[in-house]
Amino acid sequence: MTSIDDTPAGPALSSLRRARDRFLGGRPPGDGVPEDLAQAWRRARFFGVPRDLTAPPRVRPPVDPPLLAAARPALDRVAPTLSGGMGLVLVDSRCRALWSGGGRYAGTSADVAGLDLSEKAVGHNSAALALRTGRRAEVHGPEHFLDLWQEVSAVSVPLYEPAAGRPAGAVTVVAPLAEDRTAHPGAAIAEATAHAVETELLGRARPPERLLLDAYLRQRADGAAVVALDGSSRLVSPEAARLLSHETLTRLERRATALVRDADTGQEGARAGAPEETSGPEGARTGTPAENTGPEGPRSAPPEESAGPEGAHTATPEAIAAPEEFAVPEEFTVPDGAGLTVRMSRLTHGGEVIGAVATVCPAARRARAAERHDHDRLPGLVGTSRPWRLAVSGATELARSAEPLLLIGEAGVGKTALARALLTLRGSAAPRVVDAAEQVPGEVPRWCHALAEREGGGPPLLLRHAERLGQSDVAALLSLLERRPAVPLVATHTPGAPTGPCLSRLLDILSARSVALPPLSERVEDIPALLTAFTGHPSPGRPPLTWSLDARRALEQHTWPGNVAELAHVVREVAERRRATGPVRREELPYGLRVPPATRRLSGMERAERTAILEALRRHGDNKARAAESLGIGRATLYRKLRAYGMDQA
Ligand SMILES: Nc1ncnc2c1ncn2[C@@H]1O[C@H](COP(=O)(O)OP(=O)(O)OP(=O)(O)O)[C@@H](O)[C@H]1O
Repeated sequence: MTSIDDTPAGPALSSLRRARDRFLGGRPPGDGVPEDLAQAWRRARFFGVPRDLTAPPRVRPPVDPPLLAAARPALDRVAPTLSGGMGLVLVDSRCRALWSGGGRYAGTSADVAGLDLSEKAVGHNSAALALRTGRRAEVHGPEHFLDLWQEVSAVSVPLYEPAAGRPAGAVTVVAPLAEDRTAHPGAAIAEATAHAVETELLGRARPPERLLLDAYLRQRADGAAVVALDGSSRLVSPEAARLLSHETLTRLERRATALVRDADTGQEGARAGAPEETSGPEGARTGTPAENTGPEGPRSAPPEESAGPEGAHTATPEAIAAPEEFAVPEEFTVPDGAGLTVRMSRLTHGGEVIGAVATVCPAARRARAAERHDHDRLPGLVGTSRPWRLAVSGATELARSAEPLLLIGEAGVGKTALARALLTLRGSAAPRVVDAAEQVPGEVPRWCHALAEREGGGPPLLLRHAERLGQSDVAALLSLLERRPAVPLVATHTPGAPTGPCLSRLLDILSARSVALPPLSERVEDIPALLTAFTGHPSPGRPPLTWSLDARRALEQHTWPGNVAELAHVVREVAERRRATGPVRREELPYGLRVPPATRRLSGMERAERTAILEALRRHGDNKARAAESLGIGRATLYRKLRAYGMDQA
């Protein structure tokens, strides 16, 4: 949850209504619309959300979600106290509705369970926004994309898992729309409910055995043949027992033991051998603990069929030192198993590996998965998280035709890198790269002119930082697109700055072929692979960098305002500075990264102050005197504040 007190300021509802009508009528929404909102509408259009949905689409609801069990007491307590038609809704981290109660604006739980409230399904809404930004979010009437929600205001507060600090879902209070667009009347209720739910989640943080059982049951609910193991317990579904030999099960168990043990110690343990070729009829299995506590068997190189990305399964030294890479499931063939494969994923809790879950897939499914995987991979790019794969596959699909493409995202998310990779994949000549931020007079119009004159052939144009284009540049691009709508142009755009009418028009034209890239904070599971990519080529004479579990955890907890570019910078800085050997320790990270998250609840003001201090320390290379000076406070005050926020130990 969050306690940011940002009363929505913005255009009047009547002008937003007109802007929305213009936008839905195919025209630019106009000047007064905040860029974030215009972007959200464009994304909804890009996702093909029909504005006139009568209800959000339904997806399969999770079976007995632990979040709902934890939230239920608080929700049941709060819902009957709501007045003025207000309603309460709970969504999970994928924005699936789990529960609803209260007034007419919420509907009943039976109606809403499984409704998909993600942006892709229903466009802009407060729950999706809160989950995306990790902060309290309000969305009022016409800001919604759907006609359905034009008369409601909603405020959502994200919920965080107590141990891992990841988003677990969001609590939303829905109310009738107030024409004067004041702060949402349910904001305090949403905050208080979220606080109660998080407290309950903390109280329920369960022992690893329970988590293993939950993971097993979840997979079984999806109909999989599944084995869950943690080195001392083994849960085998009847389907898996039919398909796998005793020997295969034992080898899977060894692997799980190795994952838990290596992650526990954070040591540079060699990888355990992947399950090896086994065959023979598969007898019934029981859930006995395996004979697996002895030393590891001989460690073999992983099988060629490993489907891990970025060479994660080749036995390079840094790969060996990074068990976190197994966020990507390992995949093994079961020889003589009629083409069966086993996919094994680590089960983590609070950043710790507590076991592994293996599912058995038929060969055909595996082939499809491999095909999909290829589609998601691009030369030189790392990432297998769902948000990254979705963005990459969307962009790859669009890049099949040599028409303009717009890549949108925060600074440093990898827009330029993706643009280059897509052009390579397309077989284009190396692009002309023009950076609007460099503001070289006449450069953009010159290239536009060259492209307009050239029918086919020649290099494409990679235009970076479209948000920095001057008026004459935009005019040149608009006229180019008018003359050659299918011109080979890839542009990158970082939303945030106000956009004038001309640029808005350009972005509107390109928005039909645009893809939004996720910030790094939404794909922290890619950090281990990115670390490997960035440290894979150390300077001559130096061993490759490896990272202790504690350091990796600190990196995963950071908010990464500068995204992948910031991560690359941190890796470079650590590599240049360090004299020590062995895995990089948390204490070697820049100050802003190594401080643990706040241990007590901070007010909005305190949180802002803490962030400002961290940012100042980061900017000044951890030099406290310079950081204090840049903040306009004395050194003693800075030390006092560091103590007050529990940051003095870092
Ligand atoms: N998925 C990725 N795999 C490997 N490296 C990446 C990935 N994404 C980004 N990078 C690296 O991170 C750095 C920043 O990426 P890039 O310049 O593409 O970001 P950007 O979104 O275009 O940034 P900006 O908005 O500041 O122009 C580059 O060094 C790039 O090679």
